[in-house]
Amino acid sequence: MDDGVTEVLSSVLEDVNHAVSRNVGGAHLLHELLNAPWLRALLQIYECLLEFERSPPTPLLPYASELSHEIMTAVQMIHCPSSEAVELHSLLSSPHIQAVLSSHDSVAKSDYGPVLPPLPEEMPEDEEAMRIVCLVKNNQPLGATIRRDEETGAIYIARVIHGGLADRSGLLNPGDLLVEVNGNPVGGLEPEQIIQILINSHGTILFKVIPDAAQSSGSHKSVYVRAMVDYCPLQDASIPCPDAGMAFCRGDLLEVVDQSDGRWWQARKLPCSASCAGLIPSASVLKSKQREQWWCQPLQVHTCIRPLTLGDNAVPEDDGTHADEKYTVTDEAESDITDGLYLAGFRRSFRLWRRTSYRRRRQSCTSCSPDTSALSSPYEEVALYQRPPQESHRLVILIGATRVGVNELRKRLIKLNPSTFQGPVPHTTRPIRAGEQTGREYHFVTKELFEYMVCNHRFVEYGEYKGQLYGTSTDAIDEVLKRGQMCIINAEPHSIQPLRTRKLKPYVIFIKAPAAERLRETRRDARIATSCSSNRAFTEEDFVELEEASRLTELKYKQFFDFVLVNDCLQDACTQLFYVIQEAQDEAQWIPVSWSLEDE
Ligand SMILES: Nc1ncnc2c1ncn2[C@@H]1O[C@H](COP(=O)(O)OP(=O)(O)OP(=O)(O)O)[C@@H](O)[C@H]1O
Repeated sequence: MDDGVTEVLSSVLEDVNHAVSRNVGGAHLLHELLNAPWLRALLQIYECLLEFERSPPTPLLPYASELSHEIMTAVQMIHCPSSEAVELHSLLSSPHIQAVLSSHDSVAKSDYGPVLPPLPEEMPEDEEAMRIVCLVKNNQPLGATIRRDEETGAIYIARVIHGGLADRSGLLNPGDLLVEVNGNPVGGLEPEQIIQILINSHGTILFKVIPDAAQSSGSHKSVYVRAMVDYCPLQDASIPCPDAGMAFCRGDLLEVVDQSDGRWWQARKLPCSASCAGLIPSASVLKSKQREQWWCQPLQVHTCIRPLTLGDNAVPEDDGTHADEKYTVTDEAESDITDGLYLAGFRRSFRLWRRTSYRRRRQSCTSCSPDTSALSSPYEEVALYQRPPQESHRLVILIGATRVGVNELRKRLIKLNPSTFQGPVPHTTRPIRAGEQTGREYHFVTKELFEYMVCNHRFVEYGEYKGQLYGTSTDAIDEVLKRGQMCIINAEPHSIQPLRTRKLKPYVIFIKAPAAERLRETRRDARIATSCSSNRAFTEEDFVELEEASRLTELKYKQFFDFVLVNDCLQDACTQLFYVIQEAQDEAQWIPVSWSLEDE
């Protein structure tokens, strides 16, 4: 109808405009207008409206729903019903038709609101504050919890869950005194008895409440946090209402919609799927739980938090020859020069240093788990951040189990566009060789300078391999960023924490191993670097080790990951990495609030 009228009106305008633009005489224009089909259509609409005003349509009967039941009973009584009768019965009994008929009857009877009991003639003073709330029960939870005042036995609304049925009514608030439920006085009852009344009631539920005068306006400002721990309400005996609880995992983004209760907050998981919020423990409750858990644990030596000291990774002397010296040719070949382009940080010795140091640490700390730390904060407040174009790029950190393909992906990305993507040039104490330049393959420094830099916390990572020191410095990262390039580093998971600074605003991508079958299929022809002279194929043991390491790294550090990229097909993974990094730099992302504050 709307579309039709719009069409008629636009054709009116079109015709009039047309006539005016042609500059025809008045009588001719009038003749044309009176003959126009749109004018007849408008007159017909006008007549319909007049007719509607004279005798508005009335429902033929206001009891269509009852009638349908009568018909269904009649059909049921037929001994051998025809197929039409059976179809009619099935149509009428469908919930949708029943709902339409019931709505029709409500409209026909103009029955739009609940019938409230008449107010008593003489109302006592306090009755003025009484509020009657009628909620229509559907399959959603009511979205409110109650508490009993142990001294007076009075029942109060404890909390109203955001987005739930009670909240959307806008008529029930925390602190309201509950007087009656469906005509049953509730004062002195146990909360369980009241819940039973609610369970037993069908259709509408009528609450009589005395609103809390001190009730705040209820407008709460949302706070966004990243969960740094896992939580399951069904395993938490202290939650006031497990059904209203919301489970979450480390790394989940949560919108905390209500923090008015110091112990139990209300939150939604982002991206928002549920309109109704759930109960989560407040930061202080979670912290005390963490502390309890921590104290209950048997004493463990957490070697993983021991700072790496020089010599930690010293490999026992083998034949006394340095790998770099022994495999010079392979080192050069594998490393860094393609089409006259130098890629720093891909040399065999540097990568083997990382692998040996990683293995050693992993073996020494399999029992440690970051979420058991009593010191870590259970929620990290986050805010959406859009990098201003004049600000340097965010540092991109690739994390992954050894041999998952982190180096391969990083190398391919840099080769793809070396003017945009770069890696930091590592530092080493090994002597410079013919053809090398300091600042290109490595920053060649003395052992004293290296140690000085270690003492001044200038390294993101460092260690020793076959008697020489290697490391990635923050200065080298800065150099890349200052040139306006995107700095892509490959770091060990334990190095994420010190890199999480306002200045670097790291974006962490976890490179994950694909499913077992695909891992073996895709790496069939791949070669892996070893400390022996030649590269070799993956063995079944390598695959098992890689899968386990990938699983453990994800389990332990997932709260720090901004993106998880499965390295299945190399080409696809590389393309995806390219787009993810672009997005990380150019689109709004959640970062810790502390990174977006003016002063660190
Ligand atoms: N998606 C893939 N498909 C096939 N081969 C791959 C894929 N990803 C990596 N590889 C190959 O697997 C081998 C190991 O990869 P890479 O050297 O990048 O591992 P890494 O994670 O950097 O390990 P490390 O730090 O120990 O060197 C390389 O030969 C690489 O070409």
